[in-house]
Amino acid sequence: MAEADRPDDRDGAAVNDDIRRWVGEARWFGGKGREWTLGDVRRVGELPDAPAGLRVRIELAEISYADGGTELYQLPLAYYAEPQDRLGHALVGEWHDDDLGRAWVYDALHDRESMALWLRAFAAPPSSTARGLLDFHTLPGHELDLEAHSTLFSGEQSNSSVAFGEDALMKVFRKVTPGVNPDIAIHQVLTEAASTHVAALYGWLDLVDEETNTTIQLAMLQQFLRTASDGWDLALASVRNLFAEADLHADEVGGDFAGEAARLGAALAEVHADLAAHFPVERRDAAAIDDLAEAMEARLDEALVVVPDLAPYADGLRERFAALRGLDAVEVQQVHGDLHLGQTLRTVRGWKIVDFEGEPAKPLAVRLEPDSVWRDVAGMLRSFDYAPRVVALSGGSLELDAEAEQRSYRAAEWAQRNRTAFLDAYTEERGEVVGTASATLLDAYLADKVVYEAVYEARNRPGWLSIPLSALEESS
Ligand SMILES: Nc1ncnc2c1ncn2[C@@H]1O[C@H](COP(=O)(O)OP(=O)(O)O)[C@@H](O)[C@H]1O
Ligand SMILES: O=P(O)(O)O[C@H]1O[C@H](CO)[C@@H](O[C@H]2O[C@H](CO)[C@@H](O)[C@H](O)[C@H]2O)[C@H](O)[C@H]1O
Repeated sequence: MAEADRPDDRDGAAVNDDIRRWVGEARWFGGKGREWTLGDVRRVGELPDAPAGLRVRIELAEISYADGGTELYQLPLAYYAEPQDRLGHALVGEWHDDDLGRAWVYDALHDRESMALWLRAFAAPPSSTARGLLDFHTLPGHELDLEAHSTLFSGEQSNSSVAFGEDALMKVFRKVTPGVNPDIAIHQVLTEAASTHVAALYGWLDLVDEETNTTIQLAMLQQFLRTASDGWDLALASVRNLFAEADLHADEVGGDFAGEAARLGAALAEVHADLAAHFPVERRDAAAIDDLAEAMEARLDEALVVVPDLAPYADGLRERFAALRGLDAVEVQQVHGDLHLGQTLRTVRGWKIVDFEGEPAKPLAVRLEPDSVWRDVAGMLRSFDYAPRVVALSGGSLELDAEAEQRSYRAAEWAQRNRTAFLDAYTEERGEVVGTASATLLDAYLADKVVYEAVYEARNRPGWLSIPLSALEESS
C-alpha cells in the first residue's frame, strides 16, 4: 500500500499506548494469547460531510507477533473537539489533532453521529475527487433508511456489527487483508442468485489504493434479520428444557430441536448447491489429498504447542488424518468454512446462514480456496456436540450424583439425535448417502475441527477448553 496519511501531528508514544490497550482488550482482537507488538498506525480514509468538531477516520493498525507474522486491524475512530460523556466507555485516547487541536478519540462504531455519516456515504457515495481512498458500493433494489439510529451489537464476535434501526446491518471487518473478502463475495453471489438462506447484501466499502492496485474490503452492509433467533441460542434453550426434565427422552420434551436440525441440514445442502452453481467445482487428486492430510497434521503439530493437553489424543487424530490417503479423489467447491450453530439464524421464513469469512485464524489465501462440503457438515456436527456440554458446564452439573449422570446421558442423546437429523436431511436433499469415502472425509474434518477448537478455546475461553478435550476423550 502506498504511503497513506500518517497522523504525524500527535504524540506517537501516547497514541500507541492507547491503541495498544484498546486493541488488546477488544473482543474482536484475534491475537489474544500470543505475544505481539503494535507497529504503524496509518490513517487511510476520512468520511465526508462531518459536522464541525467531528472527524471520522479509518486507521489501520499493524500488529506483529513474536511467533511470526503480521496482521492489519481496522480502527474506525471518531475524533471530537469536545469530550462526549455518552461515549465514555468507548474512549480510546485524548490526543492532539491538526484539524481539531485537542481531540477526544472514540471507537466510531459506538457513536451514532459517526455511524449516520457512514450510512449516508453508502446511500450517496462521495464523488471520486472527494472520496480519497474509500469506495462505497451499493447493490440495486434496496433503499436505505437514513433516519435509522445505529446500535452496536454486543455479542461475541470476531468483527463488529452495527444495526441501523430495523433496516440494515453493517459488519465492519476488524482483521483485514488486501484482496477479496469471501463474506462479501459469497453474499453478493447468493443475493444475486436470490438464495433464501442468506441475508441480502446491500453494499460494501472498499479501501482502494490505485498506485499499487490493491483493495482492502473494510465493511459489508446487508439486510438486518431483526426478528431472527440465533441457532445457538435456540439449541441451548432446547438442551435446557431437556435438562429440566432429565427423566424424559429428547423427543418427549417440549422444545425438541430435531425438526430444526433437519431443516438446517436441508438449508445447508441448498446453499452448497447454489455455491457449486456459481463458483468453480474442482476434483482433487491423490497428491492434493496428501496435501490436505499434511495440512491437518501440521495444524495438529502447532496445536500441540498451544494445548499440550491434546497430546494423549495425538496418535488417534493422526490416524484419522492418515485415512484420507486411502481416497482416490475429492470434490471441492466454495464452502462456508467455519460453520457452527452461532452462524445460523432462524427466521419465520426458515434458516439463514451468516458469516462466510471462513475460520478467522486462517490466512485469506487459504480461506478463499475451495474445500470439501464435509468441512461445513463437520462444523455443524461439532456444534451439536458443544451445545449440551456448554449447558452442563454453565449449570455446574459436574457433580457425580445420580441426577448429573442422567443429564449427561440425556446430553449425549440430544447431541446424537440432532446430528442424525441434520446429516440425514443434508444427504437426502443432496440425493446421496454417506459412503465410505465421504465417511472418511467427514471424520477427518471432524478431527481437524476439534483440534482447531482446542486452540480457539485455549486462547479465547480457557474455561471451555474441556469441551473439545472431553469430546476427544469420549471418542478415543
Ligand atoms: N443479517 C443479520 N441480521 C441479524 N443478525 C445478524 C445478521 N448477520 C449476523 N447476525 C448476528 O450477528 C452475529 C455476528 O455475526 P457474524 O457475521 O457471525 O460476525 P463475526 O464475523 O464477527 O463472527 C451472528 O451470530 C448473528 O447472530
Ligand atoms: O463466529 P466466529 O467466526 O467468531 O467463530 C469462532 O468463534 C466460535 C465461538 O463463538 C467458535 O465456535 C465454537 O464455539 C461454538 C459455541 O460458542 C460452537 O457452537 C462451535 O461448534 C465451536 O466450534 C468457532 O470455532 C470460531 O471460529
